[in-house]
Amino acid sequence: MTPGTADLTVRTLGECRIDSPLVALPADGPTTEHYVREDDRVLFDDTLQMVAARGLDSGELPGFEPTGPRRKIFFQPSKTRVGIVTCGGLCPGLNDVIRGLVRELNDHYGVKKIYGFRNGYQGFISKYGREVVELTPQSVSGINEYGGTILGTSRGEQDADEIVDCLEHMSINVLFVIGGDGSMRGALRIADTVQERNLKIAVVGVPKTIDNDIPYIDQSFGFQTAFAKATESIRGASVEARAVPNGVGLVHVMGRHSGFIACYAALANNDADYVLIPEVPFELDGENGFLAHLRRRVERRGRAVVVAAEGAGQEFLADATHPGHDASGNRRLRDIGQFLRHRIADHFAEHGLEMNMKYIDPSYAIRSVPANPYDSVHCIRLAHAAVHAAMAGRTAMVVGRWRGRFVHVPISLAISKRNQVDPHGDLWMSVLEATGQPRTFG
Ligand SMILES: Nc1ncnc2c1ncn2[C@@H]1O[C@H](COP(=O)(O)OP(=O)(O)OP(=O)(O)O)[C@@H](O)[C@H]1O
Ligand SMILES: O=P(O)(O)OC[C@H]1O[C@](O)(CO)[C@@H](O)[C@@H]1O
Ligand SMILES: [Mg+2]
Repeated sequence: MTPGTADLTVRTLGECRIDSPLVALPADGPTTEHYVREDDRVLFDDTLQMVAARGLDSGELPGFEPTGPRRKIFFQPSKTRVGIVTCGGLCPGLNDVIRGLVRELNDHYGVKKIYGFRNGYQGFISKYGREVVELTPQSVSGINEYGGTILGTSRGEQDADEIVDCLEHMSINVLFVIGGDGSMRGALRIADTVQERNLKIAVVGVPKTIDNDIPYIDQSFGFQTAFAKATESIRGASVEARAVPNGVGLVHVMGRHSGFIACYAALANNDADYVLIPEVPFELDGENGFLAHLRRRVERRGRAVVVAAEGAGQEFLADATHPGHDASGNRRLRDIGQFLRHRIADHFAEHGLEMNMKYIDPSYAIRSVPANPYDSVHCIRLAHAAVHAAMAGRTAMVVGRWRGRFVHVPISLAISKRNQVDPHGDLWMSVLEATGQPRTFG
């Protein structure tokens, strides 16, 4: 269902009565294509068709709150105590966001009490014995040069009541959660528990995912760095495949349920002949199946490069022992890379054809690197936006970019579905154009 105004409305802790120390910045900002006033909205729809389908007057069209400093804020900066936590898998730019939050809070709002909770949501639960670290501009200096997160991370569900007990005990007023869809589900539970207890604690998320699977956000931070890194493997596979008779380069990249990394990395150097993603099922066998298609292409051109996202073709592995779930309840996937590697080799052997396979799985190497300059810029802007939102008492929301503008997105909306490659959309069409692979196999 297309979201309406109620779905886009962000929760607030109460009226903003305190003058923002950044008052000069938003003072008389005119509404331009780059800047919108507090009472303005960034429209949800961006085509005439979408607007017409609403059948609404222009003033009633749904839109997101723009990010940015408010003239009046909710929290008194000198008394504000802030917590920061990073959860879920690694992603380039986590340290950039931590540093951006600390610098903005300290330098512009004068917030001095900033605490880092270690190893994700475990950091709030006493039985894990994780130390809480004080974060200062000095302690976060230069951390953006490194991959990973200085706070550490974890998977595994923790009780929201216990987390809020900890926040209360430490008199935390603002909690920033940097994490993926699971982390945001956890953040919403925390915000709901805070509300049930009638507390005034803002919970603001900065969505993190190399898979780019969080919806209502143009692109998540770290994604660009991750797919750029994956292109190196595709280039390597391509060079190797060219150097040998009937070379097949097979690259297996991350992407649990969404094939964005595979699509973007493949498009970036335009060397791939086939891209296999979870969103587009394919047949392996038969004259029009993937294997026969690949064989004919290798026979014709002497080589081919295949890029497979980890979530692709899981149905072929249904008979294998189920690898279970991770600590957070995410289904572990079976290894489609190794499966294809063997099936391709068998298929060529059955047809009596020589084939030289070069298999590359860059695995964690694409997400453990520092952010590239584009992602670093994205991270710092998200961090600034998150601080402005939290200081103005916004809660149960994440910051993101929608159609090029930075906006506040209610967490409920950000976890309402998964962002996936649309098999009928223009991205997949570009992949089909670039690779020359058929729309369907089989
Ligand atoms: N439905 C949920 N309710 C409460 N907490 C949750 C929920 N799902 C996940 N979490 C918690 O959020 C944290 C991170 O979740 P998860 O491991 O799924 O990673 P993620 O944030 O989705 O990131 P990514 O998928 O990119 O690695 C874990 O501590 C997990 O227990
Ligand atoms: O091995 P881990 O740390 O659980 O993470 C693996 C998963 O994390 C992601 O990188 C991000 O969700 C997925 O693409 C991948 O399946
Ligand atoms: Mg997740």
